Amino acid sequence: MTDTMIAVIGGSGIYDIDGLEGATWQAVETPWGTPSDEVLTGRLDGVKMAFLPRHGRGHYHSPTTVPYRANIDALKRLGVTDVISVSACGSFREEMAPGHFVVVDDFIDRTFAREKSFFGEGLVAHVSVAHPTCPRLGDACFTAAKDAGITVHKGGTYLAMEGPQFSSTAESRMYRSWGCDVIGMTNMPEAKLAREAELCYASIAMVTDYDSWHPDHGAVDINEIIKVLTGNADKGREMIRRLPALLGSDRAPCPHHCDRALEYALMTAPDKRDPALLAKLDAVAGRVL
Ligand SMILES: CSC[C@H]1O[C@H](OP(=O)(O)O)[C@H](O)[C@@H]1O
Ligand SMILES: Nc1ncnc2[nH]cnc12
Repeated sequence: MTDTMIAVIGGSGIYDIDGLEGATWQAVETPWGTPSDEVLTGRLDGVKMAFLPRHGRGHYHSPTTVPYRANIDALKRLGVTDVISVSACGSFREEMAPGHFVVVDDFIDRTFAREKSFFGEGLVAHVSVAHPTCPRLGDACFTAAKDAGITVHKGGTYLAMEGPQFSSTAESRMYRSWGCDVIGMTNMPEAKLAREAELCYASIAMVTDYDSWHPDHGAVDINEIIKVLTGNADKGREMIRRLPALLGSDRAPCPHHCDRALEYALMTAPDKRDPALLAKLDAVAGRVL
């Protein structure tokens, strides 16, 4: 049994969380560079918590420049066990309306200008992302959102686009025809990296708009998004407040094996491994090295 430590990665509109006892902003350096910002640590209902604003306080990083590897490494280094992303997104479903939350359980990754793995030449690893989110963590988020009075949908496929521009109408219609439910710019490669770092990962998509497919809604308008975001951010904070009580402070091994994802993933023979890369992987893969 280890201590639970829940990290919240706050997306657009969420730059802090309330109510942490002993709250301290902590600078963390990593072999993968500097994270998006300092990490806020403390306790909520006796459970260890961390909070990292994905774009930095003041919204400094674009979806492409977010240092995803440094962020995940920093959380792992601090002892985080469970990562919850809280993100703004567009919706491809009439019934997933602005103001609603969606517990995402799958992704299509269309990003192309980001570093997507901690591994590579000198230590090759292949983890499974067939089920990229942790059902145990997703269920807790669903319950927390419901208890906070939020309209929340269980399950949804998130299309991760590069951005920063929003989609064209043709792209939006195509993603909808692929069966995607929501769209955003940040959950990939974040979810893949969390899996490589053996962290449980769940994503809550807070719907802000209907992207550009909807005949009764115009093009995505950032001013409209910001209005919805303000309300969503308060709801997001209400949901977060309820999570520690649901997850508890003693953490058993993940029943879905998220925390053992690297068990059979390493391919490179021990004598062929690059010592410099191994040193960089001390936090992410130390358990299996
Ligand atoms: C402010 S709308 C576009 C922006 O918001 C989302 O970011 P995050 O996932 O961090 O909440 C979306 O992915 C875009 O980056
Ligand atoms: N329609 C949209 N597309 C991509 N990212 C978003 N974030 C919020 N709304 C979005």
